[in-house]
Amino acid sequence: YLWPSPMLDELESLLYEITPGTTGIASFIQPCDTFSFASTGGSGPTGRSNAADWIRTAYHDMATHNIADGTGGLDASIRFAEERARAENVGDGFVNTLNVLAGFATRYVSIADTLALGTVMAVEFCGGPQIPFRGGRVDATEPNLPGVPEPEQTLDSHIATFAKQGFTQDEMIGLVACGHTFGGVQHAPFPDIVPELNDPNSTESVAHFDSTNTHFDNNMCVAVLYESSHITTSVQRNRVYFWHHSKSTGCRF
Ligand code: HEM
Repeated sequence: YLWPSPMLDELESLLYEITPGTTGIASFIQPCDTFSFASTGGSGPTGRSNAADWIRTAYHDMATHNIADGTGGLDASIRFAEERARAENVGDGFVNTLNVLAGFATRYVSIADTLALGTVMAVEFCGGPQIPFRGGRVDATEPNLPGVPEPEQTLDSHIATFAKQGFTQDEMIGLVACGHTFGGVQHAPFPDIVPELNDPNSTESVAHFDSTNTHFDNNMCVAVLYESSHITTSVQRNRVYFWHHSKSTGCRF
């Protein structure tokens, strides 16, 4: 650490100088079911949460990484409409995330760093572990090549995609299981997986991965093992078979 470092000072302030009731990053994920997307009302029991949107956004942004040639990665390329228009990036959670987090970027802090910071904070503040954080990511100047896994693809294809991103099979399972401890599948982008739920507690018809969808825990795995996940019981389970990846390898988290 070389003093002074305006970047580290700003990141440290965003991460640690949290005053209840202020407008810092934390205020958008505390309580953990906060959802503030203006275009969908953002209030009431929508079934969605900023925390889930932020975590999914960070993964979709980094999933373009190709470990072989060093391209892609967590570089905020998801902010380009061309990247978001791809089938692998269906849904409005990315715009929701950028609307909030990109606003914390400055001349010293990149948008990519705010995406990483938002994810670290969402996981930690909502029951998960403290994740070591480093700053200094550089924002992409153009969209990256595609690379996000999709639910219809085969297990072999997912293993290959995660390997391209630099992950082992164990890491893939850990990431999918831990990522999906938050949120769920929405009707709007996935009408053939999730029907209209007509649920007053999930007005955007989100079929949650487990019943504690704004809290980091292993209930998603428990739900899969006992087949009580909303997803596996109520929708076409063969199209969301990544749950079965976790099942076959024992949900190690
Ligand atoms: C084989 C890999 C994966 C597949 C096929 C997959 C697929 C999906 C699908 C179809 C959804 C529903 C999205 C929506 O309705 O808007 C979803 C949601 C989500 N995914 Fe994944 N995912 C994968 C890996 C991951 C990883 C590695 C993470 C994070 C580490 C992650 C985090 C999330 C989160 C947080 C949500 C909930 C979003 C929300 O409720 O707003 N996913 N995923």
